[in-house]
Amino acid sequence: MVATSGHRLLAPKAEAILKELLLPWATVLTPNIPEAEVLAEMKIKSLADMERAAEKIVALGPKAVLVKGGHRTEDATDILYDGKRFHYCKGRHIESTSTHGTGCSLSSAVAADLANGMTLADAVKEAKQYVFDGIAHAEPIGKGHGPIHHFYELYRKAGM
Ligand SMILES: Nc1ncnc2c1ncn2[C@@H]1O[C@H](COP(=O)(O)OP(=O)(O)O)[C@@H](O)[C@H]1O
Ligand SMILES: Cc1ncc(COP(=O)(O)O)c(N)n1
Repeated sequence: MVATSGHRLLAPKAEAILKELLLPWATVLTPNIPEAEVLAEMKIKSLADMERAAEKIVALGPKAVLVKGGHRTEDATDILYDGKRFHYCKGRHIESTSTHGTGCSLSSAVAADLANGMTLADAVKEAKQYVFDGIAHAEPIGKGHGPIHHFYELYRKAGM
């Protein structure tokens, strides 16, 4: 809905349809902070605000929500809420321009891990580490924000 850059990726009408029709079917939703602000209709400045937004988003129908902290500067803590408890997925914030596609990579990794039979909490933990390694080992290519290193683990195993 809202890219890391702040760009709105969906028309307002489509946002309303997504919220009403698609969202109740989701196993897990992975909004970044600006997206969580739109969905929960509130400002998010702190971890406590991320928790409140998570509660409001789960009330819209999905089974769980991961409010991502990539926009935080003090750390990169994501908060997973399954309607019962909060799991803090703590992480260090890396100062980097190689953060394009972090959210898409994270949600794809979570989906793949769930398909492989992992629990949601384990899938999120593994996916977060995958994205962290991808940012930490990325080459700064192109102008502006570049991609993460999606294949870091394969390169490492191959001794590259
Ligand atoms: N600079 C960073 N350092 C460490 N982790 C980051 C950084 N930027 C994003 N992440 C992590 O990447 C994942 C995607 O988050 P985010 O960037 O908030 O999503 P989006 O790409 O949808 O804006 C989250 O797990 C977040 O914590
Ligand atoms: C067309 C399109 N789709 C998705 C993103 C999200 O990118 P990011 O993960 O950096 O927020 C984007 N910037 N543009």
